[in-house]
Amino acid sequence: MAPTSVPGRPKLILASASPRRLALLQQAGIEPDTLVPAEIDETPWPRESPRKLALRLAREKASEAARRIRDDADWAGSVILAADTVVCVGRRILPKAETIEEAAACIRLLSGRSHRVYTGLCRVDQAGRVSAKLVETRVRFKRLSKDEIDAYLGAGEWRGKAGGYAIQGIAGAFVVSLVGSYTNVVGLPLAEAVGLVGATGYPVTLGWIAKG
Ligand SMILES: Cc1cn([C@H]2C[C@H](O)[C@@H](COP(=O)(O)OP(=O)(O)OP(=O)(O)O)O2)c(=O)[nH]c1=O
Repeated sequence: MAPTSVPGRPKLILASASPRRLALLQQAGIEPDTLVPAEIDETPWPRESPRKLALRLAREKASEAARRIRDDADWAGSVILAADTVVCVGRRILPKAETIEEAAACIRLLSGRSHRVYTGLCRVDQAGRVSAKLVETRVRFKRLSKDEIDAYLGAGEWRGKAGGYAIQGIAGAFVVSLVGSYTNVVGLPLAEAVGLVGATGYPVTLGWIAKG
């Protein structure tokens, strides 16, 4: 897709297929010029920590998007933003649930205890300089009954979600405490993402002003 350039600001590429990440950016008044989802292998390395994994995958998504636009003059000098969200209990990294069995194992593990959610953010600026940031949130779920777990699994909201749940849906009712950024858990910590994009000279306040 050819960019509709806005004079005086760089073009912004969101390296993501996640509708939630797009919606969060839009919520902050930032409208990416295009989406370039980066298909990468997200398998953790042996003994890789959750923090390192989230940062590494965010960097890989950003550099894969940069590689894909490299030969397209329309997108030269664009700012790229990528993110990766990892859910863990201690050092144990939970999968992005693709089957009901995986989701069930995640939800049973999370029931009645605290876990951490890390999102790695990576931004490539107009000059190709890479900057990354890690954001951490601690979340505690109430103890879930078998009926609650079965109902949650039946609802299907876990599909494709790190840790087998989506805080922005039914699982919001499981949360008894949250320390840190809520938007980080949904997949894009907004204060930090807006900061990274704004540091490139991208006018991050214009959307808010325009909305009145
Ligand atoms: C914990 C949690 C995760 N998630 C989602 C955010 C991410 O989309 C997903 C984690 O997988 P990611 O690999 O971070 O992202 P993705 O594959 O969905 O999208 P892309 O790589 O194209 O940007 O889990 C929620 O939506 N709500 C939650 O509460």
